[in-house]
Amino acid sequence: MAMLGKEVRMSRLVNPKSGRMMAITVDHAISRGIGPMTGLQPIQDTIDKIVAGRPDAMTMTKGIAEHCMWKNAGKTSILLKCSSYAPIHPTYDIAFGSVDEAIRMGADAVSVGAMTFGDFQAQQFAEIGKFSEECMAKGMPLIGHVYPKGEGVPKDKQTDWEYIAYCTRSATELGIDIIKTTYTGDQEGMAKVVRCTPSRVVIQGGDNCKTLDDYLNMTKDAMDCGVGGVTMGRFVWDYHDITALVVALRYIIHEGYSVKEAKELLAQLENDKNYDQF
Ligand SMILES: O=C(CO)COP(=O)(O)O
Repeated sequence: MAMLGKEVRMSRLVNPKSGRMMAITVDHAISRGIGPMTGLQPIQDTIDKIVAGRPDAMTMTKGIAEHCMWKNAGKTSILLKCSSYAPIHPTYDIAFGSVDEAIRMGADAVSVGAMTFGDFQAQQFAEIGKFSEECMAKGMPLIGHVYPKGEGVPKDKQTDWEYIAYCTRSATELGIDIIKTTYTGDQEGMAKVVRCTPSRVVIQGGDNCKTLDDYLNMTKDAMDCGVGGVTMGRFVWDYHDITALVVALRYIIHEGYSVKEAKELLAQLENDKNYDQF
């Protein structure tokens, strides 16, 4: 019976046409500080603009969900972020939410994080092991935000495929259903990551893309080499027309749009604001 619940929830997260998940995340303030996250300062307004672009799901903590999702109830799936690192401990995700809270809130997944190759990998993996046991028993998909950003990884190696593949593979071994990690920057490396990982791999937006073109190209390239979707944040809600960009990305991810087509759609939406047509 519990497994049916997981299947039902997963079916809401993964688009039946593309077989991919498009999620937008707004969980950054607690981990990175509120000052630099200007797009999240007006949190209700930002969430409303994201929802208007109709992503499959949104990642957020319980308190933000309780404050901001009443008016958006049922319009997008909630992925309840149940752990976070903090500006003062950037390599250690601590749990503060629970599977039962996610069930009570109508969430379609629980989401937890870990930084690998660091001083606190063991503690974070032990915590995730407990979440995965409970999620399995209660029919709740488990998402992991897993990055090779521990103390043991030099900054210039954080997108090497072996490090990324270790994140995705070990996350699968811990019982995670959907693993969000960094794009390697090349299709060959990312395809190797996907090949090592029986679970679904999705990419974050990250901070390697400086321009819109880079961002759309990265998204397209990732979809074309077997990545199973996205969970994107900063670039999207820092964009001057959040809803238009959510729609344009959705057309790359679910409708197979080229970057050129997506840019044309984006320009049209920025001009006429007729988001509901798409
Ligand atoms: O780091 C993240 C927070 O979960 C992921 O989102 P971005 O990298 O796209 O901001």
